[in-house]
Amino acid sequence: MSATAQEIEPHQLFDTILTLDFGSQYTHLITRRLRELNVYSEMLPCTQKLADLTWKPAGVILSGGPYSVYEDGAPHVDPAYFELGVPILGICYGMQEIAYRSNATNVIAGTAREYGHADLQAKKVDGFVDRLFEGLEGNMKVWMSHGDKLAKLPEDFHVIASTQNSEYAAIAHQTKDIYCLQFHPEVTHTINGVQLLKNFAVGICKAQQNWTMAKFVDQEIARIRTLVGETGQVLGAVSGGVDSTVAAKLMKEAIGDRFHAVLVNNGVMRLNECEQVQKTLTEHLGINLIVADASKLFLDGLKGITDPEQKRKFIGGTFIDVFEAEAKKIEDAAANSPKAGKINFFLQGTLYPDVIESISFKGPSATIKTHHNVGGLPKRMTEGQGLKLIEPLRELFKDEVRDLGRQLGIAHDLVMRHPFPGPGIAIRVLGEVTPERVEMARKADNIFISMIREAGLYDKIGQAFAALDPSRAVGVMGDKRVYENIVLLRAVETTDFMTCNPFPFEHEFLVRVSTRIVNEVQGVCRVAYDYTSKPPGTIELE
Ligand SMILES: Nc1ncnc2c1ncn2[C@@H]1O[C@H](COP(=O)(O)OP(=O)(O)OP(=O)(O)O)[C@@H](O)[C@H]1O
Ligand SMILES: O=c1[nH]c(=O)c2[nH+]cn([C@@H]3O[C@H](COP(=O)(O)O)[C@@H](O)[C@H]3O)c2[nH]1
Ligand SMILES: NC(=O)CC[C@H](N)C(=O)O
Ligand SMILES: [Mg+2]
Repeated sequence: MSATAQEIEPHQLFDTILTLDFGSQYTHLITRRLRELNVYSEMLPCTQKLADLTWKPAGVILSGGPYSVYEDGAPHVDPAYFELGVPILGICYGMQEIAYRSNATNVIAGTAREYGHADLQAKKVDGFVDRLFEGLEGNMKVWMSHGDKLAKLPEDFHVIASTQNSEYAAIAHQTKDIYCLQFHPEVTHTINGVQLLKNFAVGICKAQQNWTMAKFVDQEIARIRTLVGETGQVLGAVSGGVDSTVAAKLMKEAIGDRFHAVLVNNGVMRLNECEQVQKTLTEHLGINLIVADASKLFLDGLKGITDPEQKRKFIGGTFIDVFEAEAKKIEDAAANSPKAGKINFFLQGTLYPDVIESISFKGPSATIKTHHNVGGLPKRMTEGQGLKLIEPLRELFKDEVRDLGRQLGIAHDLVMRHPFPGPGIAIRVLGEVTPERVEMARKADNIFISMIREAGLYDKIGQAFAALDPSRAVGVMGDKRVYENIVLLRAVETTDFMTCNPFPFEHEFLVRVSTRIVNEVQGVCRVAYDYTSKPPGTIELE
């Protein structure tokens, strides 16, 4: 089969609920909640024209958004969706959009903003609770976030729930499958919000709850085989992190040893990491991992760089140089053998949050930091050499990737690994990176993480590490004055890495970690714990 063969995508195989994003902070949660119900869902910008959609959704959800439907420049949905014959659910802005389409005078600015909890009462219409509220009769706590409101009930709609402040908290069309909610069922503050989404997706849209990782594996392996063809070769950047390990395992299952996994030793990896990752991937996953030792190249190049963004850019660029050189080496080594051939694909572990970020109606957010990503699209690789990208995880959230890893038989420890950034310890040494500083951060990190593991806390923490602040402090050790570096410990609780809270260690535990680090890591005389949440902090220090 040729590499241009038609790709089959999840929305062609699973009943899919399409969420059109009007810029709400919560839109991605709608997608998440549906997937948690095993209903496949995708999110597209609200500007998506139905005519350009290559698949038919089982239902459409219009999300909330920061605009007012009646203001100039406010986004509006393509009216064609209302002729598609599938159920539609409008949430907050989405509700107001549906009412506004019916009559522009239906939506007005409210006199009071309504933000927070409200008590909702579902109403019986003709003695029946509407299908959207099936099983949710009676009172229900919901979460509101709006300033505009419906001035009157749109024609042919009836009220199916209200609150003290919002007479039209939920409305439904009398004859068509069109439903509207003024509150947000996707946030956890709305008790039973998930049941409402289930009633819509499963009860009303009749979507099958068959989105499982087991199905995804078979389907994705078939898709990769079709895409790569019978002779295609794939190069994969594999760090030993969850995403690239899962992607690599999937690739290995799909095309065997036509997949070449490369780990770059950039000189700023954790203690014994390269050896361990190589051993684990070879022994447990049968993946033949090439370790490209470029530590000198990276450490030499980092000399004199103090600016965090400069570090990230240098590392990102150097990663690409090393991958290009490795691809060439693999091709040359196989020349004149039965395995000879060009490497024509590049594997990347892009996740759905990255995709959402780039397609969101709001557009990409402000650059806080340049993620090194090997996927920061190496244009010379993907265009110059004609390498085609393969991103098997691009529809998945991190916890789905972990689930997929389990399905593929990847060991618990690998699946649950905390993320480790591509620029590694280089962005965990504040200011200039020197081999001595890397060594101190590395040793301190190893002590911290192993003590976390021994205490049984590893899986409770989203991410933890030790960083080095080379501005020095005075101390007294063995009756002698010392003037040495400071170690900063960071551990956070997070589900999506977009926000986080400091992990609440017990005081005694931190004291023990501190004592061991000062005793065992030469050059360090102080240890501090970082209590900053995100925002305003970020997880990494640079
Ligand atoms: N040292 C490395 N050698 C090879 N590839 C790397 C290295 N570091 C990062 N990468 C590549 O960069 C990608 C992005 O890194 P990222 O840390 O986001 O993902 P990951 O390492 O696979 O998983 P995790 O987020 O759990 O650490 C990886 O998927 C991998 O393709
Ligand atoms: O592969 C990566 N390359 C990078 O350049 C990079 N910078 C941050 N991170 C990881 O992203 C998550 C959020 O980090 P921040 O709060 O520091 O932005 C955390 O999990 C960070 O470890 C990176 N991962
Ligand atoms: N959360 C929302 O969708 C808000 C919609 C609209 N901007 C309002 O304030 O009413
Ligand atoms: Mg990583």
